[in-house]
Formats: sequence, structure tokens, C-alpha cells
Amino acid sequence: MEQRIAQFFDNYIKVMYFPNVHVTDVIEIIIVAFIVYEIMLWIKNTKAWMLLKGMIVLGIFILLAAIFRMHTILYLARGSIGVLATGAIIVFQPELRRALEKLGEKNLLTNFLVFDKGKDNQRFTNRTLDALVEACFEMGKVCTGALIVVEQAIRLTEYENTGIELDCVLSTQILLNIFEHNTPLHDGAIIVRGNRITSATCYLPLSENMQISKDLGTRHRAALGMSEVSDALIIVVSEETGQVSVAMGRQLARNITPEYLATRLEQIQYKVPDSKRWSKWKGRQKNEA
Ligand SMILES: Nc1ncnc2c1ncn2[C@@H]1O[C@H](COP(=O)(O)OP(=O)(O)OP(=O)(O)O)[C@@H](O)[C@H]1O
Repeated sequence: MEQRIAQFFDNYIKVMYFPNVHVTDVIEIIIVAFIVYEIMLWIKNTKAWMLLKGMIVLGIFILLAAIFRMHTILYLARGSIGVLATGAIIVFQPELRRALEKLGEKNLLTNFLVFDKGKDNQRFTNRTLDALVEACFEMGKVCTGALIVVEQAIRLTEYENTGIELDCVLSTQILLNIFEHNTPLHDGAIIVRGNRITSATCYLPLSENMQISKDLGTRHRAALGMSEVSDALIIVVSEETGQVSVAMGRQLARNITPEYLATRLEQIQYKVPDSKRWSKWKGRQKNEA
């Protein structure tokens, strides 16, 4: 028995190559694994997933062409790789932009550098938070439609420019006034930066997500669309049902409660989120699309 084990070691283990692993190698492996994981997540959550599937099919096709020595197909494939790559960059420009914006989002670095939960770190005050929650549910009660974009790290200047400049302090009364039926500012979305409403009647990009429930109209589609191209939190009050919904990070939580909205707002209230605040939100709601 002992002989057998010794023989096994002689045959297999001795000839095995064990490279010297340094701390930097381990760090490198962790970084590469993290980058690959992030790229896979990005691919899964964007249209790039379709692109990846298309590329796999094309790859299999080219492999078959190589095995069966189909020279014309191989020649065409070689010639069109550059064109296809350029085409992919043009088609996925919004997704690539979003991915780069995410990398540049302040809190990626400040999470490590800033420990201050003070005023400088606060995006908006509790007063603004309460005003938003109160106004949305007041409007919901009387079925007044509303679309409110709360800006985070990504500046929404290009969307602000589609509307009318306001620059006023946010309050419940102002919100109720803006979205009042048949008033000049009620159409479109308002953009909130900090404690101020920067503009009203803004036009938001519509989501092209095919899986959105058919009973949702353009107001909800615009909220979801905005959450696809930015990190903003978007609140929608339905004119039809009075229900309040919230969109962020491509997810729409429908028919939410005032407590839920307050919690979601608390989570973005600080530029560097407080871990205690995050733990208050227990994952996705069941009504999240
Ligand atoms: N792209 C957009 N950007 C900003 N606001 C928009 C956009 N599209 C629609 N809206 C707003 O939504 C209103 C139309 O809402 P619509 O009834 O189509 O949507 P809905 O999702 O069914 O909402 P509701 O439940 O309130 O009816 C418009 O009058 C306008 O105020």
C-alpha cells in the first residue's frame, strides 16, 4: 500500500509544476476576477447580452468554416471583423457610455476615502425627503400625474435643457403646484438636484425594454428609460390609478408605500451611503418589475 502511494507521488506529484505565488499575484487574481465579474454583470444587464449571443453563433459558424476549409467564408469573416467591431461600438454607445460613467461615479472612490457623514456628504436634507414623500402621496390621493427625477452622481444637464429652468427650493406646495392639471409646468418631468428643483417639463428618454408591463404608459416608460441611462432615482405618480412607483437602476417598483419611498430616498440621501441605511431596504419588493 505504502509503495503504491509512493509510486503515485513519484508518477504524478513530483512532475507537477507549482509556481511561486506572491501576494501581488493573489491581488492580481482578485482584481481580474472582479473585472471579469463586473463585465459579465454589465453584459447580462444590457443589450450586450444579445451581442454576446450573436458573437457566439458567429464564432461557431466561423469555426465550422475553418474546419471544413470554406475559404470564401473565412475571407469574408476576416474582412468584416473591423466593420463589425465599429458597428458594435456605435450600436452600444449608450451602454458603453453608461459603463464608463459608472466607473467615474464619485462614490466608487469616495467610498474608500470619505468617512464624513456630515453636511458636505448630504445630497438633500430630511425636509426635502419628507416634502417629496408627502407631495407624491398627496398627488396620488387625487390622481395627479407626476414624474420626479432625483439626481445623484451623474449630472443630468442634457435632460434639464429639454425643459424650463426653475431653480427653486423644493417643498410640498411647489410640487403640488407644478403638477396641477392644466398648468404650464405640469407636463413632463422635473429634475431635483440637492434641495432644489432645477427645471420642469423635461423630456426623458423612453425605455425600449420589451418586458415592461403593457398596462404601463409613456410616463412609466420614461421613468424606466431614465433609470437605464443614469443613476438617478425617479418617482412616478400615476394619473390613472394614483399609485406611486419608483425606478432606479433599470428596476421599477410599483405601487409603493410612503415608508418604502422614504427608505429609498434615505439610501441616496448621502453621497457615501451609510451601511445602516442600506440594510433597512430588504432587497427587491415583490411588485418590482
Ligand atoms: N418621454 C417623456 N418624458 C417626460 N414626461 C413624459 C414622457 N412621456 C410621457 N410623459 C408624461 O406622461 C404623460 C402621459 O402619460 P401616459 O398616460 O402615457 O403614461 P402612463 O405611464 O400610463 O401614466 P398614467 O398612469 O399617469 O396615465 C405626459 O402627459 C407627460 O407628462
